[in-house]
Amino acid sequence: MTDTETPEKRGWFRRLKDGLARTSSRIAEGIGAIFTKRKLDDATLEELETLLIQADLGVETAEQLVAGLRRERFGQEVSAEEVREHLAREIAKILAPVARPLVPASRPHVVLVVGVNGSGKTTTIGKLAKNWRAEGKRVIIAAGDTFRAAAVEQLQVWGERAGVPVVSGAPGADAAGLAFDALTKARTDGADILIIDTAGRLQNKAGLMEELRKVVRVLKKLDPAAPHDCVLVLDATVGQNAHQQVEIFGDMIGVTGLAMTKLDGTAKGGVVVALAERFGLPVYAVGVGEGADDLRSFDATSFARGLMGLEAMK
Ligand SMILES: Nc1nc2c(ncn2[C@@H]2O[C@H](COP(=O)(O)OP(=O)(O)OP(=O)(O)O)[C@@H](O)[C@H]2O)c(=O)[nH]1
Repeated sequence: MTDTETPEKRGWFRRLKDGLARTSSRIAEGIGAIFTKRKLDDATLEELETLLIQADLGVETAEQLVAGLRRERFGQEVSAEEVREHLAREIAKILAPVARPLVPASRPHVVLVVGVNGSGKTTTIGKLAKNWRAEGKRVIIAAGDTFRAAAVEQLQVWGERAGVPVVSGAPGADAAGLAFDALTKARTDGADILIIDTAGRLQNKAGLMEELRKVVRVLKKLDPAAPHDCVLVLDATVGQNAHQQVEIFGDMIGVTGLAMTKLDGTAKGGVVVALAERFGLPVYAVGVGEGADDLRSFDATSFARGLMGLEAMK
């Protein structure tokens, strides 16, 4: 049995594929409608380009994908299946450089998690903690969105479930102070990873920027290399708005990688490809549901095939 055929991996591919169904059915149906016994000509290629742009893959990526297909097959009869296979291969090539897992390299490895409220930050932190715990790593979570009692409670629930301590402060406590205490504890306890939740009130951009920068400044007092990673959690249902969020948080604090959530709730899953092409930031994880097992590291081929509604590679 090859690595790609393990039952565990198959199970995840099925969930990923099902999660991407809204996006992939739109793409597959569109391609099916365009390529019914038709030669690959200018008109079909233009229709395909429009379809890919509508699926949020981005204008440049759509142009590039269509140009590749034109080079290889112009004037020939192609089936919808062949087009999907071709696109999946090319999309996998675009995604391969960004499919990098978050590998803790320092001890404690400090991961700051940022993103707008509701993007799935809390859930993603819970899932990451659980996955790392399952690998035998010692994890601590800091509930840094101190103004939102619900976020703190939710993290505590995830923490209890995963057997991970959650450091929290009084409501409204200084987030930077909490981060300092959490890193001190992580060092004392010999933790491998400290995950820090942060506020996501984008309505008050200046205040948020100040808060996040202060957290970083304070962490650096204890470890000049911290935070070792800054993960931006993006809700895939926002589609093209995700670009703006990468820019905003990138300017505010510097983003080292992305986690894409809620791919199951949208037909805009193609945005992952557009982001990869535009920013080249690693995609550490993708989420396709609310459950603990619905977040995994990102695999370029699986994602590309899921996006095209194709089965896993044999
Ligand atoms: N369908 C689906 N729902 C998700 C996914 N990830 C998170 N959610 C849900 O999205 C909602 C918001 O997630 P939270 O984790 O609370 O988001 P947050 O960014 O921490 O938001 P605040 O707590 O409001 O700051 C919750 O109901 C989650 O269960 C996902 O991959 N798929």
